[in-house]
Amino acid sequence: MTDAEISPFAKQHVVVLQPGSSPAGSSSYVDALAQHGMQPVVCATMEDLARTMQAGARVGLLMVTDESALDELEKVEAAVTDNRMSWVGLISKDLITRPRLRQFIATHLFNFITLPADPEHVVLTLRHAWGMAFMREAQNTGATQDFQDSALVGRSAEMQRLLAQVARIARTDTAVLITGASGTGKEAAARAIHRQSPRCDGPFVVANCSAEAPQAVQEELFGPEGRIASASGGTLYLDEIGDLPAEAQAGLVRHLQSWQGAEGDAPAPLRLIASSRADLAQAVHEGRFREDLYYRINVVALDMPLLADRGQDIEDIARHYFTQHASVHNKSLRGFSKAAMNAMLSYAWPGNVRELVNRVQRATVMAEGRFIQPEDLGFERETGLQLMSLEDARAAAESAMIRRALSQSRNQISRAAALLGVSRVTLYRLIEKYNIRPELVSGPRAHFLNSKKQDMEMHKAQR
Ligand SMILES: Nc1ncnc2c1ncn2[C@@H]1O[C@H](COP(=O)(O)OP(=O)(O)OP(=O)(O)O)[C@@H](O)[C@H]1O
Repeated sequence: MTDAEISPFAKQHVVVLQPGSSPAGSSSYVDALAQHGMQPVVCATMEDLARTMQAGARVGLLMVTDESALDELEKVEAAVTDNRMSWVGLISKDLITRPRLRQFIATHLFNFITLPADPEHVVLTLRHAWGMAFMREAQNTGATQDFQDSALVGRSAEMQRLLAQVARIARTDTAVLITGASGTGKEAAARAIHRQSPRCDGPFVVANCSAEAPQAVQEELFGPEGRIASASGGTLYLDEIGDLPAEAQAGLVRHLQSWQGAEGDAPAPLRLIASSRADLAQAVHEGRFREDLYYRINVVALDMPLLADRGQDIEDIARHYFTQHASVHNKSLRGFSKAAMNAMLSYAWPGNVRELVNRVQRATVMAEGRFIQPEDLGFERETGLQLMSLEDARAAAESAMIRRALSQSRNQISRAAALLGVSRVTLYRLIEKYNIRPELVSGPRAHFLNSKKQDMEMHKAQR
């Protein structure tokens, strides 16, 4: 983002607020700011302040010069919690020891200077505050743009590849199968495809295939007011299609056939996107899922990567949801502490993006200081440094590394074993020891099962 993209108003202007006193009291500092090329905007009331902030102001000078200002603190508190502003306090030396004021300073101010103050020092601090507001704005704007384009935030190579695939798929009208572990963003990807497709003005309808009673599924899907009827002109998202009861599988095949066999190449009434956590090829192999349906829905496949394998995305997604939730729940929050960010980066995220979103949301409600701490996110303080026996520490590290290698090699045992510097047989033994379930690691489970079978046979033959 360039300077020009921040409101020109914000660039030079400094809001000056002196609660409890007449605005004239701030005149000597107001003159000093003007002499240094800044444009002070003195706000006599909270309404003035709200209007000035609305116009794009990003930096404020808050003058607390006498007792009467302390009586106004509550009102000021309500007014200064806009996350986009950085405030510098000019505080009377006599008042600085007051606990209520100290708490206010710690929570809401970028910095403070005690009176009497050197005007040059004040100007320099305001320039720093402006720089900080600019950084925050640049960061938030970047994340928001990504969100508006696709609802999928993340700058990792995996996410960029996925976004390119989404854009390509959106231009076609083919069926799509999205696979991946729980909470990785399958539905978010389906919505992004819909939003970027020519059907974007039509409805996006979600149907959950894992309902208990087969009859209920039949009605919910195929009834006159069922999901298929209501998705007409738009996109139907079949969540967990692997759970679709046999009868409904047959019904869906009939619908797909009738659309594809329609006279005069009429376009299908809707686009179908299905998702599955389980490996559908395996379900076909075991006779639990119809092969003809599998081929009809799997025209294009998208595989969602695990969150733990995309460190950069953890940071982007966390900041993105922080911006959304903090502006509603806790406007004085400034961001994540370093310890909180480190805790997030070293966590395994079994619930993927959904878990991250939930933890950030909860932290913005729970946090009391200006920065989110590990415990606000539900992590122990100093994650990774908790005291445990060396044996447990070794086991935790080994198991985490094996998961990562399996995920990176997409469950190809020989590649994972090479990455870890162990033999394949040792790797199988460790997988069993730590009870690692390959379906919870991204990548086709079939790879794992096939190579395990082959390897075990070879191993037996060698003995
Ligand atoms: N890359 C992303 N950027 C921003 N938000 C994301 C991203 N991926 C997922 N989310 C959010 O995470 C939450 C879970 O995503 P979603 O429901 O799409 O996952 P899913 O794979 O369909 O989950 P499940 O398998 O449990 O149905 C949603 O709030 C979604 O908006």
